[in-house]
Amino acid sequence: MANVRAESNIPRGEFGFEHVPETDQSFENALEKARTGERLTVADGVELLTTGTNSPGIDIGRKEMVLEAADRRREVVVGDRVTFVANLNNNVTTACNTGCLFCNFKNTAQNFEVGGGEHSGFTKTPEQSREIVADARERGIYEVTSVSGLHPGLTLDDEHREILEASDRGDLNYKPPSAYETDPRTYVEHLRAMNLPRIHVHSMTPEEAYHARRGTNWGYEDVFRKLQSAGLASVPGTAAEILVDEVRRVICPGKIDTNEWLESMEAAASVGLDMTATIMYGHVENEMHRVMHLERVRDLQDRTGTITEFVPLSFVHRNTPLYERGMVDAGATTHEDELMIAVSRLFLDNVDNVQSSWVKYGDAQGLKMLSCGANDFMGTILSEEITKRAGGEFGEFRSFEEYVEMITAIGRTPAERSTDYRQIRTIDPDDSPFGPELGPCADGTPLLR
Ligand SMILES: C[S@@+](CC[C@H](N)C(=O)[O-])C[C@H]1O[C@@H](n2cnc3c(N)ncnc32)[C@H](O)[C@@H]1O
Ligand SMILES: Nc1c(NC[C@H](O)[C@H](O)[C@H](O)CO)[nH]c(=O)[nH]c1=O
Ligand SMILES: N[C@@H](Cc1ccc(O)cc1)C(=O)O
Ligand code: SF4
Repeated sequence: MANVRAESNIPRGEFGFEHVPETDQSFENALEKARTGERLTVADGVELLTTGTNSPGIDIGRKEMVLEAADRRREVVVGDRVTFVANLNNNVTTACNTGCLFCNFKNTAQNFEVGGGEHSGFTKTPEQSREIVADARERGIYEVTSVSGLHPGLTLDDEHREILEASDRGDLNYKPPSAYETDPRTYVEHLRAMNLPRIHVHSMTPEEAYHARRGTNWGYEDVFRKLQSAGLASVPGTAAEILVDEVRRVICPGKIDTNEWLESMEAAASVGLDMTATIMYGHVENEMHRVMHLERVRDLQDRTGTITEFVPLSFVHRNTPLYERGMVDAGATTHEDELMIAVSRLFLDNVDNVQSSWVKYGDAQGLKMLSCGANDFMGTILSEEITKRAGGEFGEFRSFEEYVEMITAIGRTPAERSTDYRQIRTIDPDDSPFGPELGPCADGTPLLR
């Protein structure tokens, strides 16, 4: 298969980036280091991700060698089990004015105002969220993942609202809740509402944490402590996108910068919260940016040790401003996706779990990723808005039955996990029903759609 080459979808030379995939390393040396488990440099990572920078495109034979090295490493680090979690996504609001060019989850916040325009979005009350979580809990779910738009009326708590009310600064992305058709309430109220007994609330991305302290002199630690006492248990490491500012300036100029994202995550870690980390790739960035991002995540994990899993999120381009404005033609190719999973496994020698997102890759490719370095296959989620609105078509629910069947079909061992991976229950494929069993109401009864 050597010398068969495939094009990548990476735009070259269009955005005038300072960082480009050029190195003094050779592919062979980098591969050798990857195989022996020596810590990789950024140059090594770039060689592996590009299958050698000395010629364009992806060399298919070399790609297979990288995938194999990653698959072996996965086996050494976490063994043969493929984990998944019984969870639910509950997004609170889609109102957001941040304007990220890769996002079609958001709806213009002005349209949510009393007498505002048409919109297809939503703002849920804490009471509605509580009911949604309570129903899912009855069915056996024990984790709720909640990420939302940065609604201008949303504040940390009443004290935060009073500070923003009293401020005459016009740059705080704030409007009084009374201006809106549905009062967005406060982060604390939403967390309290979702925090039912023994439910793990996974919420408050670094971008949301920034929103929850805007216009105050509170540190991130103070904010995360307050959120924690309202029920927050761990933080989703989204809003990371690509942690290189020259890329952020193109795709999300309204978002916090790399340092702010890292500061927020470190603060969450310092108050004792676990977190995930992500990369959203396959748009305008190149391989150098992808590996610089991995290095920033690895450094953060060296400092904190609190990252439970790494989730590569492949950009879904269809309904996004980046695509509609002609800034990108497509997302990552399948070869790029596989290499992203593999190099994440090889580069992040201090993060145990790499997730394959079936929402992004679909079932067949999602399963393939489990032999490219990934070991976790996400969760049941029950509902999905972010990928669906961007044009993704891989569904919103995976039952334990489907999980067990799919994972067994590739010769691996299915296992239910808690959000923090501290509990992992191996499932015997000959002993149905398969659960869930780890949650407060998880008595083994199947989760039906
Ligand atoms: C939609 S935001 C919601 C939370 C919050 N507004 C924030 O930005 O942190 C969550 C994440 O979804 C991911 N996302 C959004 N649009 C996407 C797309 N078209 N393809 C892949 N991932 C996407 C991004 O990584 C983003 O940080
Ligand atoms: N990869 C995606 C996730 N991952 C989140 C996990 O399923 C889970 O919440 C986390 O592992 C903590 O236990 N969630 C999505 O909504 N969409 C994805 O693409
Ligand atoms: N919900 C996010 C992904 C995500 C959320 C939480 C995580 O811990 C990891 C990933 C999306 O659909 O893109
Ligand atoms: S990614 Fe988050 S912050 Fe950016 S526009 Fe979408 S919802 Fe808003």
